[in-house]
Amino acid sequence: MSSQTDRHALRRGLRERRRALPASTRIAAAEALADRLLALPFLPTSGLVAGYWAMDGEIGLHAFQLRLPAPLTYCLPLLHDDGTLRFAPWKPGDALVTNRYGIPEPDVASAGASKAGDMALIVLPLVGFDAHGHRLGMGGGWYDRSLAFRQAQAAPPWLAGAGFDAQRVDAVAVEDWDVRLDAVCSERASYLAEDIA
Ligand SMILES: Nc1nc2c(c(=O)[nH]1)N(C=O)[C@@H](CNc1ccc(C(=O)N[C@@H](CCC(=O)O)C(=O)O)cc1)CN2
Ligand SMILES: Nc1ncnc2c1ncn2[C@@H]1O[C@H](COP(=O)(O)OP(=O)(O)OP(=O)(O)O)[C@@H](O)[C@H]1O
Repeated sequence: MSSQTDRHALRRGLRERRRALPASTRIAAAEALADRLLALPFLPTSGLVAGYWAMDGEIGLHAFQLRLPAPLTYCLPLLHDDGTLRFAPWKPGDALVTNRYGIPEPDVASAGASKAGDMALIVLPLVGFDAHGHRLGMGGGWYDRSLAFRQAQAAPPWLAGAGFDAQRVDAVAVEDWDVRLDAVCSERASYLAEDIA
């Protein structure tokens, strides 16, 4: 089986597992996740923090957003027409529009929004992860294209994946373009990259 076929099958299985988690597990996990993200050794003290609008059973970031210290500004991703993500501040009550995947995003022009390099911290959604910070995403390459510069450049932005522990696998087969995360947080643990731990 090629590594691409591998990725497809793994993605399908993990998405099913993620959607199957019961509501009680999801609610408790989102709270525990917020504790872990807020305790990251590289949590910035000010600046822009990117989260995401959870969909398809992804672990929620609402508790994290509500508990974010005031000097940090919570942002959501916007799909920009060059194939990269942009980020704009969003708080409850602010207008949203639905993007091409049906995901809500702030109702602002993506061209004027912040680039990945302007962010202090990016919390990434994921379909699967391993303990070494390797991420399997939805397969659109959005985060990898937006963060390609992090292959040759140190943080910031700091990169933290967020997922249920049920999404952890022994090893995600890595591709050349995959950007390694500085940490992955689940409801159960924070998996820090070796150079940070
Ligand atoms: N919550 C969240 N927001 C996010 C991402 C994500 O993974 N989660 N993304 C991470 O990159 C970006 C969007 N990337 C995506 C890539 C592919 C599909 C996708 O394949 N969706 C459908 C099928 C396509 C369609 O409906 O047009 C699917 O569920 O199979 C969705 C989002 C930016 N925003
Ligand atoms: N830096 C890059 N430059 C150009 N193309 C890229 C880059 N990174 C990823 N891609 C393209 O994106 C496609 C999807 O990549 P991959 O399967 O790793 O996505 P993903 O990380 O799962 O998705 P997402 O980030 O949207 O959740 C790849 O086939 C690749 O062609």
